[in-house]
Amino acid sequence: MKIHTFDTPKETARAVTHQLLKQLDTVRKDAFNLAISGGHTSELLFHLWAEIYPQSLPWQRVHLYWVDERCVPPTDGDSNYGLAKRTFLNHVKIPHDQIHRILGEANPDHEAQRYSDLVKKNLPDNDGFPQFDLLILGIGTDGHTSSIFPGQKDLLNYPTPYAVSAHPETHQYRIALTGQPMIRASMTLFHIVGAEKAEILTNVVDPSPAADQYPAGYVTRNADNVAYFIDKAAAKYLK
Ligand SMILES: O=C1O[C@H](COP(=O)(O)O)[C@@H](O)[C@H](O)[C@H]1O
Repeated sequence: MKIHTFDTPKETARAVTHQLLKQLDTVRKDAFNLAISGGHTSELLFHLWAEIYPQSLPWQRVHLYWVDERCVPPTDGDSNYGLAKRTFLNHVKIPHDQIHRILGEANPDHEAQRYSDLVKKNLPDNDGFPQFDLLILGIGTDGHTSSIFPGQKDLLNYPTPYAVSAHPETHQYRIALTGQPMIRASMTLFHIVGAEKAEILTNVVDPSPAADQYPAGYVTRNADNVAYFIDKAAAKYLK
Protein backbone atom coordinates (compact mmCIF):
# COMPACT_ATOMS: atom_id res chain seq x y z
CA MET A 1 0.00 0.00 0.00
CA LYS A 2 1.27 3.46 -0.89
CA ILE A 3 0.15 6.66 0.87
CA HIS A 4 0.66 9.88 -1.12
CA THR A 5 0.21 13.08 0.91
CA PHE A 6 -0.39 16.57 -0.50
CA ASP A 7 -0.64 20.02 1.07
CA THR A 8 -4.19 20.92 0.06
CA PRO A 9 -7.42 19.26 -1.05
CA LYS A 10 -6.95 20.82 -4.50
CA GLU A 11 -3.44 19.39 -4.89
CA THR A 12 -4.78 16.03 -3.77
CA ALA A 13 -7.54 16.12 -6.40
CA ARG A 14 -4.95 17.05 -9.04
CA ALA A 15 -2.78 14.10 -8.02
CA VAL A 16 -5.77 11.75 -8.23
CA THR A 17 -6.38 13.06 -11.75
CA HIS A 18 -2.72 12.52 -12.69
CA GLN A 19 -3.05 8.96 -11.43
CA LEU A 20 -6.16 8.53 -13.59
CA LEU A 21 -4.12 9.75 -16.60
CA LYS A 22 -1.33 7.34 -15.71
CA GLN A 23 -3.77 4.44 -15.53
CA LEU A 24 -5.30 5.46 -18.87
CA ASP A 25 -1.80 5.32 -20.30
CA THR A 26 -0.97 1.97 -18.68
CA VAL A 27 -4.18 0.28 -19.81
CA ARG A 28 -3.53 -0.04 -23.50
CA LYS A 29 -7.05 -1.11 -24.50
CA ASP A 30 -9.43 1.49 -25.82
CA ALA A 31 -12.25 1.13 -23.27
CA PHE A 32 -11.25 2.27 -19.77
CA ASN A 33 -13.63 1.20 -17.01
CA LEU A 34 -13.69 3.79 -14.25
CA ALA A 35 -15.96 3.72 -11.20
CA ILE A 36 -16.46 6.88 -9.16
CA SER A 37 -17.90 7.59 -5.72
CA GLY A 38 -20.12 10.34 -4.37
CA GLY A 39 -19.82 12.61 -1.33
CA HIS A 40 -17.96 15.86 -0.64
CA THR A 41 -14.52 14.56 -1.56
CA SER A 42 -15.69 13.52 -5.02
CA GLU A 43 -17.33 16.90 -5.48
CA LEU A 44 -13.90 18.62 -5.28
CA LEU A 45 -12.54 16.23 -7.88
CA PHE A 46 -15.49 16.68 -10.22
CA HIS A 47 -15.22 20.49 -10.13
CA LEU A 48 -11.54 20.18 -11.01
CA TRP A 49 -12.35 17.87 -13.93
CA ALA A 50 -14.91 20.38 -15.23
CA GLU A 51 -12.62 23.40 -14.79
CA ILE A 52 -9.17 22.10 -15.74
CA TYR A 53 -9.53 18.83 -17.58
CA PRO A 54 -12.49 19.03 -19.98
CA GLN A 55 -10.12 18.68 -23.00
CA SER A 56 -6.90 17.26 -21.57
CA LEU A 57 -8.15 13.83 -20.63
CA PRO A 58 -9.17 11.21 -23.20
CA TRP A 59 -12.77 11.16 -21.96
CA GLN A 60 -13.93 9.32 -25.11
CA ARG A 61 -12.19 6.21 -23.77
CA VAL A 62 -13.87 6.38 -20.35
CA HIS A 63 -16.72 4.00 -19.59
CA LEU A 64 -18.15 5.45 -16.43
CA TYR A 65 -19.71 3.48 -13.58
CA TRP A 66 -20.61 4.28 -9.99
CA VAL A 67 -19.18 2.67 -6.86
CA ASP A 68 -22.44 3.31 -5.03
CA GLU A 69 -25.72 5.12 -5.22
CA ARG A 70 -28.32 6.31 -2.76
CA CYS A 71 -31.79 4.97 -3.60
CA VAL A 72 -33.26 8.33 -4.61
CA PRO A 73 -34.08 9.86 -8.02
CA PRO A 74 -31.27 11.68 -9.87
CA THR A 75 -32.87 15.05 -9.09
CA ASP A 76 -32.56 14.46 -5.33
CA GLY A 77 -29.65 16.30 -3.65
CA ASP A 78 -28.46 12.94 -2.26
CA SER A 79 -28.00 11.30 -5.67
CA ASN A 80 -24.39 10.39 -6.47
CA TYR A 81 -25.20 10.44 -10.20
CA GLY A 82 -26.95 13.81 -9.75
CA LEU A 83 -23.76 15.21 -8.18
CA ALA A 84 -21.64 14.06 -11.13
CA LYS A 85 -24.18 15.41 -13.61
CA ARG A 86 -24.34 18.85 -11.95
CA THR A 87 -20.59 19.19 -11.54
CA PHE A 88 -18.74 17.64 -14.50
CA LEU A 89 -20.71 15.41 -16.84
CA ASN A 90 -22.00 18.39 -18.84
CA HIS A 91 -18.41 19.62 -19.33
CA VAL A 92 -16.61 16.52 -20.57
CA LYS A 93 -17.12 14.51 -23.72
CA ILE A 94 -17.89 11.03 -22.45
CA PRO A 95 -20.16 9.43 -25.05
CA HIS A 96 -23.66 9.15 -23.64
CA ASP A 97 -23.84 5.36 -24.07
CA GLN A 98 -20.65 5.01 -21.95
CA ILE A 99 -22.24 6.61 -18.87
CA HIS A 100 -23.77 3.82 -16.82
CA ARG A 101 -25.64 5.26 -13.89
CA ILE A 102 -27.19 3.20 -11.10
CA LEU A 103 -30.93 3.85 -11.21
CA GLY A 104 -31.51 5.12 -7.67
CA GLU A 105 -35.21 5.54 -8.36
CA ALA A 106 -35.74 1.85 -9.27
CA ASN A 107 -36.61 -1.06 -7.01
CA PRO A 108 -33.32 -1.56 -5.07
CA ASP A 109 -33.19 -5.37 -5.33
CA HIS A 110 -33.95 -5.36 -9.05
CA GLU A 111 -31.46 -2.56 -9.67
CA ALA A 112 -28.64 -4.26 -7.73
CA GLN A 113 -29.21 -7.33 -9.91
CA ARG A 114 -29.49 -5.36 -13.17
CA TYR A 115 -26.31 -3.37 -12.45
CA SER A 116 -24.42 -6.51 -11.37
CA ASP A 117 -25.40 -8.16 -14.67
CA LEU A 118 -24.37 -5.06 -16.63
CA VAL A 119 -20.86 -4.87 -15.16
CA LYS A 120 -20.40 -8.64 -15.50
CA LYS A 121 -21.30 -8.32 -19.19
CA ASN A 122 -19.18 -5.21 -19.91
CA LEU A 123 -16.03 -5.73 -17.83
CA PRO A 124 -13.29 -8.36 -18.00
CA ASP A 125 -13.41 -11.11 -15.41
CA ASN A 126 -10.90 -11.40 -12.57
CA ASP A 127 -11.39 -14.60 -10.63
CA GLY A 128 -15.18 -14.59 -11.03
CA PHE A 129 -15.66 -10.84 -10.49
CA PRO A 130 -15.68 -7.89 -12.89
CA GLN A 131 -12.42 -5.98 -12.96
CA PHE A 132 -12.48 -2.17 -13.06
CA ASP A 133 -9.39 -0.37 -14.41
CA LEU A 134 -9.64 2.20 -11.64
CA LEU A 135 -11.90 2.56 -8.62
CA ILE A 136 -11.94 5.91 -6.85
CA LEU A 137 -13.20 5.28 -3.34
CA GLY A 138 -14.02 7.53 -0.42
CA ILE A 139 -14.14 6.79 3.29
CA GLY A 140 -16.70 7.92 5.84
CA THR A 141 -15.67 8.96 9.36
CA ASP A 142 -17.17 5.62 10.49
CA GLY A 143 -14.85 3.65 8.16
CA HIS A 144 -17.45 2.89 5.50
CA THR A 145 -16.46 2.74 1.87
CA SER A 146 -18.72 2.35 -1.16
CA SER A 147 -21.98 2.09 0.81
CA ILE A 148 -20.77 -0.75 3.01
CA PHE A 149 -20.94 0.30 6.65
CA PRO A 150 -19.28 -1.27 9.73
CA GLY A 151 -21.30 -4.33 10.75
CA GLN A 152 -22.20 -5.21 7.12
CA LYS A 153 -19.41 -7.78 6.77
CA ASP A 154 -21.49 -10.05 4.54
CA LEU A 155 -21.23 -7.42 1.78
CA LEU A 156 -17.45 -7.72 1.80
CA ASN A 157 -17.67 -11.31 0.68
CA TYR A 158 -20.84 -11.23 -1.38
CA PRO A 159 -21.44 -13.32 -4.49
CA THR A 160 -22.69 -10.49 -6.72
CA PRO A 161 -20.72 -7.32 -7.65
CA TYR A 162 -23.46 -5.00 -6.36
CA ALA A 163 -25.88 -5.43 -3.47
CA VAL A 164 -28.46 -3.47 -1.51
CA SER A 165 -27.31 -1.94 1.77
CA ALA A 166 -28.89 0.49 4.20
CA HIS A 167 -27.40 3.44 6.04
CA PRO A 168 -27.27 2.36 9.73
CA GLU A 169 -28.72 5.62 11.07
CA THR A 170 -30.99 7.04 8.37
CA HIS A 171 -31.91 3.57 7.00
CA GLN A 172 -31.70 5.04 3.51
CA TYR A 173 -31.30 2.21 1.01
CA ARG A 174 -28.12 2.22 -1.03
CA ILE A 175 -26.75 0.14 -3.88
CA ALA A 176 -23.13 -0.71 -3.18
CA LEU A 177 -20.18 -2.22 -5.00
CA THR A 178 -19.32 -5.24 -2.82
CA GLY A 179 -15.95 -6.24 -1.38
CA GLN A 180 -14.59 -8.75 -3.90
CA PRO A 181 -14.67 -6.51 -7.00
CA MET A 182 -13.24 -3.72 -4.84
CA ILE A 183 -10.16 -5.78 -4.00
CA ARG A 184 -9.77 -7.15 -7.54
CA ALA A 185 -9.68 -3.83 -9.42
CA SER A 186 -6.53 -3.07 -11.43
CA MET A 187 -6.14 -0.13 -9.07
CA THR A 188 -8.11 0.69 -5.91
CA LEU A 189 -7.55 4.33 -5.01
CA PHE A 190 -8.75 5.94 -1.78
CA HIS A 191 -9.20 9.71 -2.07
CA ILE A 192 -9.42 11.33 1.38
CA VAL A 193 -9.21 14.92 2.55
CA GLY A 194 -9.96 16.85 5.73
CA ALA A 195 -9.07 16.73 9.41
CA GLU A 196 -12.34 14.95 10.23
CA LYS A 197 -10.95 11.83 8.47
CA ALA A 198 -7.60 11.88 10.33
CA GLU A 199 -8.64 9.55 13.15
CA ILE A 200 -10.41 6.91 11.06
CA LEU A 201 -7.50 6.94 8.63
CA THR A 202 -5.15 5.59 11.31
CA ASN A 203 -7.58 2.69 11.87
CA VAL A 204 -8.16 1.73 8.24
CA VAL A 205 -4.48 1.71 7.25
CA ASP A 206 -3.56 -0.40 10.29
CA PRO A 207 -1.95 -3.54 8.82
CA SER A 208 -3.32 -5.77 11.63
CA PRO A 209 -6.59 -7.77 11.34
CA ALA A 210 -8.22 -5.22 13.68
CA ALA A 211 -8.66 -3.00 10.60
CA ASP A 212 -11.10 -5.51 9.10
CA GLN A 213 -13.90 -4.22 11.34
CA TYR A 214 -13.95 -1.20 9.03
CA PRO A 215 -15.01 -1.94 5.44
CA ALA A 216 -12.33 0.46 4.18
CA GLY A 217 -9.76 -1.39 6.33
CA TYR A 218 -10.77 -4.76 4.91
CA VAL A 219 -10.45 -3.44 1.35
CA THR A 220 -7.08 -1.84 2.13
CA ARG A 221 -5.67 -5.04 3.63
CA ASN A 222 -6.91 -7.27 0.84
CA ALA A 223 -6.75 -5.26 -2.39
CA ASP A 224 -4.34 -6.39 -5.12
CA ASN A 225 -3.17 -2.83 -5.84
CA VAL A 226 -4.20 -0.12 -3.41
CA ALA A 227 -3.06 3.49 -2.97
CA TYR A 228 -4.13 6.38 -0.76
CA PHE A 229 -4.21 9.98 -2.00
CA ILE A 230 -4.73 12.20 1.03
CA ASP A 231 -4.17 15.76 2.17
CA LYS A 232 -1.99 16.74 5.12
CA ALA A 233 -5.01 17.50 7.31
CA ALA A 234 -6.18 13.89 6.94
CA ALA A 235 -2.60 12.65 7.46
CA LYS A 236 -2.05 14.45 10.76
CA TYR A 237 -2.09 11.32 13.00
CA LEU A 238 -0.16 9.06 10.61
CA LYS A 239 3.36 8.20 11.68
O1 LIG B 1 -22.03 8.08 1.55
C1 LIG B 1 -21.01 8.19 0.92
O2 LIG B 1 -19.87 8.56 1.58
C2 LIG B 1 -18.57 8.26 1.08
C3 LIG B 1 -17.64 9.32 1.68
O3 LIG B 1 -18.13 10.62 1.34
P1 LIG B 1 -17.50 12.01 1.83
O4 LIG B 1 -18.64 13.01 1.77
O5 LIG B 1 -17.01 11.82 3.23
O6 LIG B 1 -16.41 12.36 0.87
C4 LIG B 1 -18.54 8.23 -0.44
O7 LIG B 1 -17.32 7.67 -0.86
C5 LIG B 1 -19.71 7.42 -0.98
O8 LIG B 1 -19.68 7.35 -2.40
C6 LIG B 1 -20.98 8.08 -0.55
O9 LIG B 1 -22.14 7.43 -1.07
